[in-house]
Amino acid sequence: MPSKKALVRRPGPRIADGLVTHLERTPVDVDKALSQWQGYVDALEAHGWETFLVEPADDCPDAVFVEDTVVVFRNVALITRPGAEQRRGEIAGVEEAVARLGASVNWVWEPGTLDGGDVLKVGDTLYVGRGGRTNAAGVRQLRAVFEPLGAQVVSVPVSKVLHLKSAVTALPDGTVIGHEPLVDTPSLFPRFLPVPEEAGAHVVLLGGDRLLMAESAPKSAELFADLGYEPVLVDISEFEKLEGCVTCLSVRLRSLYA
Ligand SMILES: NC(=O)NCCC[C@H](N)C(=O)O
Repeated sequence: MPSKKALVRRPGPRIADGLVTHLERTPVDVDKALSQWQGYVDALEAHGWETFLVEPADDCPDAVFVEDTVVVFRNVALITRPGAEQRRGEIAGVEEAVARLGASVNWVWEPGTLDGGDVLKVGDTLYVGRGGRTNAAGVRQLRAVFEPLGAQVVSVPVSKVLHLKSAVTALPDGTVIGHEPLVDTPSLFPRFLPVPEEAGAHVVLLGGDRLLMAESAPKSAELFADLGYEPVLVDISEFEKLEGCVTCLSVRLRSLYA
């Protein structure tokens, strides 16, 4: 059975100062964010995921969005160079965490920028969003690291949301799901299912038929249940105010040898 390990990082005291790009800023309740984060971690653990805490980076308001700092394919972790300069201080702790777990570590170098939220894995295909945070050099470096390992890298324009995975993720059968008004080019995906809510486009595959998703997408949850999946709902409202979603709060590691 593949190991189910997930990296998470506790939200820091400055979380309310996190970046907002496509949303208007609204106040974030720091205590509520912490308890919602704990609920998210509990949901991962309740479904068999062993969680590993990445060293806090309390000077970085967005550090809780740990997904953006690393992309893992097979046993190789690519440490990103986040597109937002103020997030670059987040990577040191993640580097250490993935190395400790047995990954072979690679880095994105200047002038490349890449956010993990821009990389969607569907089987051996890595869709990469070329948008506000990931540039062409970052896409090229992703390709250079993972194509020799058997990945096929497909680049996808992203202009309407922060990251590719703010627009689309995928169901366990590989069907890509997205809220159509926010997806630049749905025809790039071999199977695309439109969902009725923006947050309904974000699922974390917990294993089997179970999908971790935000409480703020009840109609999409109903759609997935009707398709034979089991939605597991969590309240992440404080993270949504900062353009975060369920995917960005963890990095799941399934293929490390450690
Ligand atoms: N992968 C993600 O969806 N990350 C969300 C990052 C939100 C954070 N406020 C940012 O703008 O970088």
